[in-house]
Amino acid sequence: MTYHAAQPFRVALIQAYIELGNPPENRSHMRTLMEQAVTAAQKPDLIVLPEMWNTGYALDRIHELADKEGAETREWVAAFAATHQVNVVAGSIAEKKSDGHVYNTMIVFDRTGAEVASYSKIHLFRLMEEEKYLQPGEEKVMFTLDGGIQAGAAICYDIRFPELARSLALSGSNLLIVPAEWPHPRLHHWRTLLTARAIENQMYVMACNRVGRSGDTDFFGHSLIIDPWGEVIAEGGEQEEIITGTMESALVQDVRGRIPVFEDRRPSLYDR
Ligand SMILES: O=C(O)CCC(=O)C(=O)O
Repeated sequence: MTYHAAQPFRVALIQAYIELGNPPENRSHMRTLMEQAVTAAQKPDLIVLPEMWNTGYALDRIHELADKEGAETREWVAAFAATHQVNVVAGSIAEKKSDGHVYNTMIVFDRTGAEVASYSKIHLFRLMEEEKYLQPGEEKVMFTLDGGIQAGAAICYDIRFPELARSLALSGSNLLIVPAEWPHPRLHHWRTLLTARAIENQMYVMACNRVGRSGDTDFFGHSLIIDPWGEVIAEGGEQEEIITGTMESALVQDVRGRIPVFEDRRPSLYDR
């Protein structure tokens, strides 16, 4: 299927509960929610899952729980995408790569079930000791969906680094996709940072957060779809739900034309 700028692109964010350290249960739960998304009255063009949905933050057991080379996830999500002819950003998973390290990895499938990208989180979150258990990715990643949507990848803590989103926008992204496990009490940071990334880069931001309690941490949901003018198109509550919204790429060009931020930049004056 080829995307035309005038055509709306429907997105469904799966704001799910994640069971700590239980990949089989999480896989089955995620599949149930994805089935709900594709059988809704308006079928989505893209499904997005939250961060580390296979294991949650069971970091002390992550080497034993992580999906070996992402094989399990790749197999069933690719089949789901092809069966339902839907693009899927399979959130991120704990993936044990062939180098023996575990990464926090986003995997993207198109409507044929072909893998179009994989991105491992480049900024590891010290507050949750990610850096002690996980290996950071080493590259930014962009991918194209339906031949016309230029998406950039960011995972959770990555949104605190405006350089990443700006670099993706400068490379041509008109959409930032953000799987997350972002907890209370930082809802204000979540909303503000995502909105800022949308406004400053004049791009859509689609952020899928998990819900529910894990240990003594409460994850608040509030998944967001924000347009390039910074308007919130859809926002989740604090319970499990599927949040839907539509992207219209023409709006990106419209906003960039109205306030020509990219033309007005003075990169030679910025230190780094
Ligand atoms: O930056 C934050 O406040 C939350 C980040 C986070 O929870 C994560 O990256 O997993």
